[in-house]
Amino acid sequence: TLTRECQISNFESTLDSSDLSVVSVTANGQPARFSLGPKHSFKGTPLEITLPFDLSRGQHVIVEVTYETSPSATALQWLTPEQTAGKKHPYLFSQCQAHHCRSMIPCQDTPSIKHTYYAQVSVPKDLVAVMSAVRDGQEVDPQDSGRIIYRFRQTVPMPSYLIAIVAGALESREIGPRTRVWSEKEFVDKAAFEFSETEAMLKTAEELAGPYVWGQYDVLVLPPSFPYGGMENPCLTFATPTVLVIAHEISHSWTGNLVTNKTWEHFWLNEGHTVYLERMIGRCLESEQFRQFKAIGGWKDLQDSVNTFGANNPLTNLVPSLQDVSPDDAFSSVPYEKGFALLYYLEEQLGGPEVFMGFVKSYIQRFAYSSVTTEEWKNYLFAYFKDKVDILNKVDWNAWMFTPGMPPVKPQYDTTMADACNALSQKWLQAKDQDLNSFKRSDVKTLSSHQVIEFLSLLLQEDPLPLTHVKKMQEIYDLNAYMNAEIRFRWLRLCVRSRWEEAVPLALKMATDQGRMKFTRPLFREVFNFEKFRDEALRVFLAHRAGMHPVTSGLVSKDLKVDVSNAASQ
Ligand SMILES: CC/C=C\C/C=C\C[C@@H](O)/C=C/C=C/C=C\[C@@H](O)CCCC(=O)O
Ligand SMILES: [Zn+2]
Repeated sequence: TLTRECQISNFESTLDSSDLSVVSVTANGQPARFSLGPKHSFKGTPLEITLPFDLSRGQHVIVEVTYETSPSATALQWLTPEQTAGKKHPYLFSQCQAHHCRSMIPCQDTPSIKHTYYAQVSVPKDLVAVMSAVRDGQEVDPQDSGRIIYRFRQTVPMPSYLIAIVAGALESREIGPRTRVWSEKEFVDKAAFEFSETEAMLKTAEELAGPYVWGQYDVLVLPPSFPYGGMENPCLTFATPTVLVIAHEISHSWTGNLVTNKTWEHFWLNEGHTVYLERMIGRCLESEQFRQFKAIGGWKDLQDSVNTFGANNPLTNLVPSLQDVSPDDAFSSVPYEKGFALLYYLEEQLGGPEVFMGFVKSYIQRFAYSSVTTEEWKNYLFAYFKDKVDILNKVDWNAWMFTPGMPPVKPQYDTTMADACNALSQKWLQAKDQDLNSFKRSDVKTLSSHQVIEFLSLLLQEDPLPLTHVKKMQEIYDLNAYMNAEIRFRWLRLCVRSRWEEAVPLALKMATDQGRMKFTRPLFREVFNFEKFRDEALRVFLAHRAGMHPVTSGLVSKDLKVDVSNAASQ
């Protein structure tokens, strides 16, 4: 049972729901009539509640809904003990963005509405529950001494997509004055080491963007089936084991969580500003050259998404129409990297990083605790730069925001850190078979892991390398031995594209050992496009589907054109 306090302007109220079994509804303790409307393909079912009394303007009502979630709730993945590191206890985690909260809680599931929350979660005593809120104590469940109740308080208004819950055999370590890392005990020390820079990043972000208002900043490392690299749940960032840096999630504490896109069509406001802030943190903690290098990589990720969707696909607009499109189907690097490219372009036009960061900080202060549209953002930009309106009027806003494909302007980024990657990739692209002995192990050993990623990304933008070349690359560089997920993912894609049969099982293993969609979807697609192994890609997917996250399995099904009628037989 979850109790929510909400404002209702009439004696009827409609909440979003998806696959919920509603048992009863009360209003101020009195039974209320309710009905479930027609089911939409991805929006779920409206829960219509009629209050048993008339309301006066401004009156508050406590509505209590008693319900059960479905085993197939799209927000939730229920892991068996065998699917965990410890193998002894089950594990539950949620992922609500964009519109899945309604499968966990009946609510106004839109980023345009913000609320606080208080929750009490009862779990078996071997498990620990955590939520996207500040922990507010625990006690033995008075109704069952084999269970513990954990309490949580979120006092900062936030949208429904940021409600998050995990229950599992969790442990934690303190790594800073406001930070603990949480995970199964098998990973907790590694996580504490990997995220040891969190406080330094938080302080840098505060200097750039203003005070951190959420109190605690904990990090939870999830099992590998979590579908995203990270999720910016307030007070408790979720991260997959494949993520090493959380500057992006930290930045969301301001852009996304404090200033929120009003609808998912304005998602670039969340992600473009977050990538901008993330790279400003990189600039402060590393260098301006590092920021420029990351921007070069981001441009390639954008090109990759535009290629995947097609350059005329309206979903590659910075501000797309999502009428009848599920946000999960629309998701790509576009809002992240076209959004960043626009902000960087404006930075260049308007006076450089310090000047433009001044605008971003002011935008955050102006719109904190609210939800915004692109038009509101643009109006504020024009107001802030009122002395530079002539420059802003020269920006091709229509091309940037409402036209598919790559942006109208390609920023000229500093190539100092990328030069070595460009040179090495060109050498491989131009090499004839007789040149292959000129490559040496030191070619990559002298590159940072960021540069190896960039080197492989450059090769992935070109026609496939001859099979002789990738085999030689493995012989000299031994890229099969790299466990950095960003490197391994690009390397295995490159091998499969060059039709190296031995890489197929490695690619499918990576696609199923972890479930981050950024890796799993392209790896499955790559093998599926290798005609000889199409059936193998399907076979492996079908064999693993039941244990995958529901959103991941749904999207891979679409990618591999698996008949949905098969889905029922999993
Ligand atoms: C243009 C509108 C597109 C999408 C609307 C919003 C949300 C899409 C939904 O599918 C959820 C996205 C959740 C993302 C969570 C974290 C990401 O920042 C991770 C990025 C990918 C990765 O690194 O794994
Ligand atoms: Zn993000």
